[in-house]
Amino acid sequence: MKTKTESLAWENLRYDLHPWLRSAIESLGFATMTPVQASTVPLLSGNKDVVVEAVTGSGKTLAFSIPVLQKVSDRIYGRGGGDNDDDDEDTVEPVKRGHMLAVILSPTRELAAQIQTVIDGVIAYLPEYLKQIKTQLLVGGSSTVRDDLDSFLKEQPQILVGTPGRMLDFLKSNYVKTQSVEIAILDEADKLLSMSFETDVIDILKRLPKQRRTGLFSATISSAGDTIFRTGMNNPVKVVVKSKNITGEQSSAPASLQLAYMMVNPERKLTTLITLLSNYQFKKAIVYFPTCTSVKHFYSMLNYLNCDQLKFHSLHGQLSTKSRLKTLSKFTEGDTNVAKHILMTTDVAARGIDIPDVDLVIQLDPPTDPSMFLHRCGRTGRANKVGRAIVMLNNDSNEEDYIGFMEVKGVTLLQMPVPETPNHASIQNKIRKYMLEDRARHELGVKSYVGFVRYYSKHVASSIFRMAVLDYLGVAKLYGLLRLPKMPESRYVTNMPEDGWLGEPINMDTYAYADQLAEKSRLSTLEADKEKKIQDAKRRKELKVKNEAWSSKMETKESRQERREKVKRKRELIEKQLMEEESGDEKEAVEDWKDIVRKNKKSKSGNGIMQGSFDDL
Ligand SMILES: Nc1ncnc2c1ncn2[C@@H]1O[C@H](COP(=O)(O)OP(=O)(O)OP(=O)(O)O)[C@@H](O)[C@H]1O
Repeated sequence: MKTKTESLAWENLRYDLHPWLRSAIESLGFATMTPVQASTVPLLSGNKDVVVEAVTGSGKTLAFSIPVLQKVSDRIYGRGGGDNDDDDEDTVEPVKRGHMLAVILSPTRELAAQIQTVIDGVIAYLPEYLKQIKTQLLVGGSSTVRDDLDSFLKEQPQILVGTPGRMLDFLKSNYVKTQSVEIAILDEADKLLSMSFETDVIDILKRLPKQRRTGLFSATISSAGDTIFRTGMNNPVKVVVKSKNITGEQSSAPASLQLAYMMVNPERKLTTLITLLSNYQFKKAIVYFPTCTSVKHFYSMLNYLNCDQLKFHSLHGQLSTKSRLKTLSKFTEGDTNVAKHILMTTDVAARGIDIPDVDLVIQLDPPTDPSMFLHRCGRTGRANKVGRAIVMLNNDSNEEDYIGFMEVKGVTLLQMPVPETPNHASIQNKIRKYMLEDRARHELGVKSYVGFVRYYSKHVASSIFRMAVLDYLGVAKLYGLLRLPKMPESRYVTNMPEDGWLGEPINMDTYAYADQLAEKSRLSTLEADKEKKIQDAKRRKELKVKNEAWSSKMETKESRQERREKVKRKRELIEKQLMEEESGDEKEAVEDWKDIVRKNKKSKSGNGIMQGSFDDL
């Protein structure tokens, strides 16, 4: 019987790859196939559409890149591979200018760039005597569509890799012809078919020939739902690759990945993070934060705290494509002999990113979308290398229920103790000092805090992450706030400190920006505001006097009105009495009435009420 490693030897692949491609893979040093490659490459290189769900780090990129390169080679070298006499001349057809053969889509720019690098890495082994295979990256932010077109028409790449928005803009050009596309790949397909990308992706697929091959890949494809059926696939084959956990059960996470959680007091999360990063043995870590603003805020704060031997890098969606890619390569190339490297990021770097040496992932909070949990954790424990992922959950809340919730999804997490943080108070003091040195820092902190509260409200598992139970004060302290901002959720704060101060109150008028220009502008606005306040107070005072006169007028008017009402009521009463007496002698009654009027007219001065009443008749 063959051992597992033997059966995964490349020579056992049930498909004849082009000789150059076979030797390129060998040269890359991949001794065996991964299970997802063994099952997917023959299907997609042949004539099958595929939907592939395989755990993170299982080699899905090569599982689609090999069939893409195989199809391109078939077309430009012929089935025989161009280096022997078996070439089927009929299949060799020059790719016309403006045409391409393969389209690969990915949800993020970083991932698209990484896929291009993987394919270029294989192409690098292409013998010189064969026609070149080229790739082109199509992502927004670093070039214009015009630049992309120029380079496309000049270089004539057969493989396009890009993000949906730019790819669609590019394909819409009259210079670009899609009739020759033989294969389309959707990497992180569930994300590409989610609301944010679906329209563009379906539009792109509709522009491609119907008889093309299509491959959908992700570690969490099940969450894509019914949109899968709109991708124009033809009888797709589903490939599922799970792993076995320590107890031998099927798991949605790779076996080499240790998953853990800890219940932490929110106020202590940053100190706990610093302690973990300082005490743990690791080379590179990725720490996930909830929002772009929180990455900026904590990045600046952690650099101020000057943690020994820790080198922080910040990556988020508000940065330009250029600086995002630059940060990623700095982190990737960071020398681990000099320092431990930590990438502080958001979900923008949760999917697909493959960085060697990442052996620790920490999540300050779980992601709002549970399927992102596996993607975040899966940045480590890749390709059978050991990795550890830790998620912090808030103490004194329902968040521990998240563990059972993930268990149902095939993800088992083990509890780990929270490390001692004896330096918590001193770190808090330093953070207060950091905040007081620059008003802008506090503003960023408040923005991050508010962003976090919004983020928390977006959790899909809202019965676990409950707004009414969140420890708002603890979170505000984690963000280093001096004072709690007023927001609708403040109604949930049961122990609201006086005026929202989280420590000693400070004078907000003298709380300055470190930036001189900003401070100058603040002071002049403050001065103008003060002047405006004085003027407003003056105006209010004048208005009050005016209003008082008016209101006393209103007073007399009102009492007159009241009196009229009273008289009216009395008159109605008398009339009613008269009406009752009327029954026997109408005439007499009328005379009586006139009598009363006369009598009362005579005694005008005698009874004020009666006088008033008859005046109004
Ligand atoms: N046959 C192989 N043998 C050994 N290593 C491999 C093999 N194929 C790919 N790898 C390596 O495995 C790592 C993970 O591969 P890849 O990035 O394709 O994973 P993935 O399944 O796409 O993960 P994710 O779901 O996170 O995107 C890469 O560093 C890659 O070089």
